[in-house]
Amino acid sequence: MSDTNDNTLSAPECSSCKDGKGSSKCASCPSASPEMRAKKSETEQQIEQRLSKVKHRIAIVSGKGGVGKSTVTASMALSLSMLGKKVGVLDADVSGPNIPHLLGLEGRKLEASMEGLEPIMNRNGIKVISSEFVLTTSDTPMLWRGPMRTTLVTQFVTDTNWGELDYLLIDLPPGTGDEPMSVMQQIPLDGIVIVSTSSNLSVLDVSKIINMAKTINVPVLGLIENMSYMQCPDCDRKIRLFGESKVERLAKQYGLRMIGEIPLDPLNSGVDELPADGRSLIVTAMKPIAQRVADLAEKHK
Ligand SMILES: Nc1ncnc2c1ncn2[C@@H]1O[C@H](COP(=O)(O)OP(=O)(O)OP(=O)(O)O)[C@@H](O)[C@H]1O
Repeated sequence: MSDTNDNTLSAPECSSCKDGKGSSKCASCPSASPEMRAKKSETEQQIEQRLSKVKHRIAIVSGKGGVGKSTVTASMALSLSMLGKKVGVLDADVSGPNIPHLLGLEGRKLEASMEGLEPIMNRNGIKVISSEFVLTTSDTPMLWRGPMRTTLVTQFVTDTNWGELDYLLIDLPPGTGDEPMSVMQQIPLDGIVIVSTSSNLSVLDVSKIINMAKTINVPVLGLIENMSYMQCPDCDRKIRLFGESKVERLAKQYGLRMIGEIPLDPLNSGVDELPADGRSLIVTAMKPIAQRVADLAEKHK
């Protein structure tokens, strides 16, 4: 990441952390002393224990909603599983849980065993936890305030029996609000992957995500541009929907990696399961991108 960019707003100083009087919950506060930061809260210890057999944890984030973050997460999970990896997906987008639809698990209900909450496995063997599994019907809204949603996601991590996984992909809510930031601070991540389209507004919000990640010391593995082009049905020409890639320009500006781009798939219905055999434009484009993300996660371990 470029060190020259210094337009990050730092968090306001927290006096109790600065004086060393904060509780162990303050360990991730930017104002905490080195000793405070070394202290681990009970929750953090539970998270570490639960994820001890998960080799890589990667969060998929976006500055804006609707840019394809869940589609990218689900297709990355499919691609990694096709590479023979053991994959789990934590759908941390509590108010807009789409992962069960994309991975063919609509209508399923969460069950618990002596080991904790049991993730539901899709037909590719991908283990999924989502708030959708606790809703009565898929059109029931999750009318919970932010802190309750964050607590639910934390519980999904502390209470789930993930078992051995090569990759846990975490689909975060969009933006730089309390929920994505809390999850990024609580779960020890290899890094985040940022998804954006090349629309001006979407790219604008990506800068905020990059600066947030920098502030809370979470590595950015790179950027993926979604719906970047359409393949002309009659020739090889790529029709770039938003003109020249602004996501690539932004990656260069911040000294970040452009991991890849995914075309707009006119056949993607959005409500149906992504084809489990991977035969779709989106999953085909995702395969080399998933391999790159896997390599990057290995490097950042
Ligand atoms: N490459 C693509 N080609 C065609 N349609 C796509 C593509 N990527 C995403 N979509 C469609 O765009 C819509 C938004 O995608 P998705 O739900 O994955 O976005 P999101 O960023 O996770 O949204 P939110 O943050 O609001 O949950 C969906 O209808 C999805 O099917």
